[in-house]
Amino acid sequence: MALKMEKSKELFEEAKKYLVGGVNSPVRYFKPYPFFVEKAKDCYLFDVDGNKYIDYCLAYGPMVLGHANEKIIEAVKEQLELGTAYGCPTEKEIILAKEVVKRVPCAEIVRFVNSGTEATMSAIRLARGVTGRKKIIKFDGAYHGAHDYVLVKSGSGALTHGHPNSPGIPEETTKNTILIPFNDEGAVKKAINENKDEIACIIVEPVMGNVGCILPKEGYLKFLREITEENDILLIFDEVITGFRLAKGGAQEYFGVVPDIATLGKILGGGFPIGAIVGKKEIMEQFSPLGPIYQAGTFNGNPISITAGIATLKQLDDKFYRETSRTAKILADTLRELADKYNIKAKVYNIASMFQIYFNENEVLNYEIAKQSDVEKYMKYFWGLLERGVFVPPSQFECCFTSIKHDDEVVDKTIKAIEDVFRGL
Ligand SMILES: Cc1ncc(COP(=O)(O)O)c(CN[C@@H](CN)CCC(=O)O)c1O
Repeated sequence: MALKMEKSKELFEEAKKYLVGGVNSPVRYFKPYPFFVEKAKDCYLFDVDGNKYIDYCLAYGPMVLGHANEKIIEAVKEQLELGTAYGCPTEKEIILAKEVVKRVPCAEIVRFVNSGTEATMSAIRLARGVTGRKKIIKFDGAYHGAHDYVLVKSGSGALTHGHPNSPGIPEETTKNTILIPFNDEGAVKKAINENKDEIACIIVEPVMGNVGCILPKEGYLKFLREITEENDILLIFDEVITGFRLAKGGAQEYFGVVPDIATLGKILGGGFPIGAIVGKKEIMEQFSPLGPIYQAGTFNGNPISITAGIATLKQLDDKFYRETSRTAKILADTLRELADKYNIKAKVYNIASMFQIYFNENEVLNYEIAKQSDVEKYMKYFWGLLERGVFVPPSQFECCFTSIKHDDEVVDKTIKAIEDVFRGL
């Protein structure tokens, strides 16, 4: 069943002349060439060759209300007429910050930025500045954005394209980044004991969404909270994926573990660029202009992203969480059942509206195990679904998401496509 992709192929050849790899983010690149999108609506993407895809990538997370959500568009259209960047504070920033503080347990005060990368970069600087310590702990395979402190053994596109350790970062920078496996309490204890009083923070994705979908072991996040408190280490939850997704208050609400600082993004911007650092007042107020730790940005808190964020959070009601979790669970359970039915060695993980299949016979508890997955088989699965009108992320090391627009009819169509693909896998 070959997919009609002539126009995408043509655009890709043209794109490669002017854009590195023909894309503006490596995760969007896959061989022989990606499809180019013409438009999107609800849970669908429409490409330039007239193909329609049920979208489980959701632009790598933000589009949980579906594409071209009417209320977001209406609110942003109104704001556009009022201006898009003022270089001055606005009331809307207070409104969104209040909504974030209301939802996110660790959030006493907020700083908006424009991406998750900026958020984690600023959060780590804050932790180092507040503690006066240099070292940080991150986990093998975690992805916290594309900045120097964290592009070591990182996931997402860095892992997919084979460069988890990016060249171009001075050893002087990365020597302060301690890497340990996720879900391994002994490794945390050892790293802390070997670097006594030198560690500023532990930064963790509470659910690792950048090596697929790796769940924390029972009690593991609570353990991280306790051991960081005991050692005056700040705990940072990178909730760029999990924030507002696992629950209204993200992973910290879902697991009942409250970090000192959290970083947010994706969903918070409703499809527009955004990031945020949130945390305890006494820590956050070390940021300029109150404190000495500099953090700034031309479009920080810009009225467009803020307006979209307000319109988004208003729609994340109980029905949203119930429904997106329900459909993701159906898909995850069905993937498991069909893998068994067709004797396919696979593990499937799901939490709230996140899920992913690993073509791997072992329980995927960390990056090392995830890396042993059969990525060739995953890409066969990817192409098989794409040819049947279902778009999952083109990488074993990304995560699938449901939106409120993935209803039972859409789920049924997806299941039929999955079974069809599994027959020939
Ligand atoms: C947990 C976590 N923390 C930080 C980031 C960086 O956020 P951005 O700078 O891409 O807004 C991300 C970004 N996620 C990837 C995909 N998993 C973004 C996709 C891309 O790079 O194009 C993240 O997942």
